[in-house]
Amino acid sequence: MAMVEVAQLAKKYDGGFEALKGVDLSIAEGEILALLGPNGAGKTTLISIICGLVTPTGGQVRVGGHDILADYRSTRRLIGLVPQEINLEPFEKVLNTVRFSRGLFGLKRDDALIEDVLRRLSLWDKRDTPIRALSGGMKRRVLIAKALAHEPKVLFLDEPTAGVDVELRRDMWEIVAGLKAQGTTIILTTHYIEEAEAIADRIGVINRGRILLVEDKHSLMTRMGRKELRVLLDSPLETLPAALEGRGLELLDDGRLLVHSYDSTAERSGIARLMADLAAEGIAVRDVATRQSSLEEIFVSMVHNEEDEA
Ligand SMILES: Nc1ncnc2c1ncn2[C@@H]1O[C@H](COP(=O)(O)OP(=O)(O)OP(=O)(O)O)[C@@H](O)[C@H]1O
Repeated sequence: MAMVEVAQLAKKYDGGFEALKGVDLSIAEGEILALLGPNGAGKTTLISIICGLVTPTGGQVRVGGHDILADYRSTRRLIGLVPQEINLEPFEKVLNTVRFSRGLFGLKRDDALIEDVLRRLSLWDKRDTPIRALSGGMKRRVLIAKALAHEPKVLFLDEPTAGVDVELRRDMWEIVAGLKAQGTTIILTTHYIEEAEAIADRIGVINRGRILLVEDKHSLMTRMGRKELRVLLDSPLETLPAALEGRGLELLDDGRLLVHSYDSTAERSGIARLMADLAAEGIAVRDVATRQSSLEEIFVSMVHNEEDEA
């Protein structure tokens, strides 16, 4: 079942700026979707609309099968939001902060549940610490704990690891994986492609208010990802021998490096033929290596292509 369904969603801000221009998106129960996009692409606007913080100017959103405008209360209860900004009460203690969040949804106090949430986020030992005495990373954990206090089915994380150190980023990824294992549907926005690569099931790319694609992470990487065979030659070539021309080979590094790009999903990579031809031409090879383009390269080229077209 689709947990979140977004259809033709549009947002024009008061000044006339169109932040979303007809976004369609369907997110299955229990999946992790990473939304990638440059600054100003519309990621926060999209999340804010689904969470009921910003009113759309067109289209429809359903969460758990309910319309977010007609059925605001019941959909809002299904959603947890971890905002980009740290917006915590500095003098409040951790435990009270998280308990209070549950109360906001009109739910009965549940100490066992709050304890479980705090333990999962390694915050239990800090339960009596006032927020202002926590490190930035711990504050981010409190934001997640707050978002989980009313047992949401869908969790939105708006740039959860912006500006946090590598260690905490990895902790965060583990926390997200743990939530997924418990069946939570997760949508996160990120600027860190490595993050999407590490934890997402599907990747969505958004730019200038439009979704450019949504695709399974692995299939995206194999489909868009070119592979290269890099052949280091014993002695440099001035030009390509005639026998090797016309198949897109590149000669780099003053003729020392021969680069053969191929589609890793194609039946024939052309590698065997290339090696045979090199041998036949008497060209000695010192070393070979392959490299796969990363999600980052795919993303950058996709956004650039779009800008060129515009
Ligand atoms: N309240 C507002 N009024 C007018 N324009 C707005 C408002 N909020 C956002 N915008 C504009 O809408 C566009 C999309 O903003 P949004 O915050 O959704 O982008 P984003 O993808 O989350 O960016 P970032 O990665 O920088 O957080 C931006 O150009 C922004 O300036």
